[in-house]
Amino acid sequence: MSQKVLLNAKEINIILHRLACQLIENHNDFTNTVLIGIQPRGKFLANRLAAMLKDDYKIKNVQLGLLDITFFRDDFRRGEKTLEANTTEINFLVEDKKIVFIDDVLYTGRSIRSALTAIQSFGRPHEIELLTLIDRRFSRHLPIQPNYKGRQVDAINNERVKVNWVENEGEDAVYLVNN
Ligand SMILES: O=c1cc[nH]c(=O)[nH]1
Repeated sequence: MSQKVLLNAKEINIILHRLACQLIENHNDFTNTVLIGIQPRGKFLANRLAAMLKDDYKIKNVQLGLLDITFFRDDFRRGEKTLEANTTEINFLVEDKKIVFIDDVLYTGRSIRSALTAIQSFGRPHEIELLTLIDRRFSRHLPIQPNYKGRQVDAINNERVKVNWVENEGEDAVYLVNN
């Protein structure tokens, strides 16, 4: 196995500030907007962006939820392992709101398709956007594209993009891993 650094901590920090500013440009004071991190890996990016919007850009109304998609995946019956669900925490109404889904890597698009199904049980949002740190181009199985992206990456099928966060892995970094 070999791995190459795609983004270091400084580059990630710059990208997070850009993404936060792009969100503010489109969502102003976030009165009608909610952020939803897609479990499990989207929660780290979602927490970071929500904290940055509050602390660095003084947005008071940032509402952040977490959405588990485990049993909404189209392949959930295929695996041999018992699946473990993550937490869903949405303590606000999504009816008529603008939702921004947040995930770390956009690959086939199947996780986002599952998230679109899962969110239906919470109401009918006005619109849903997608923000991703890494957009793996040319890997999509579904017609799903991000509205906001940190970095576009061309990776081939036996390569994997690995996103590490200080809170979980002890460092902020993105690697391209070749198995
Ligand atoms: O390369 C990939 C694809 C999906 N999810 C990841 O975390 N990395």
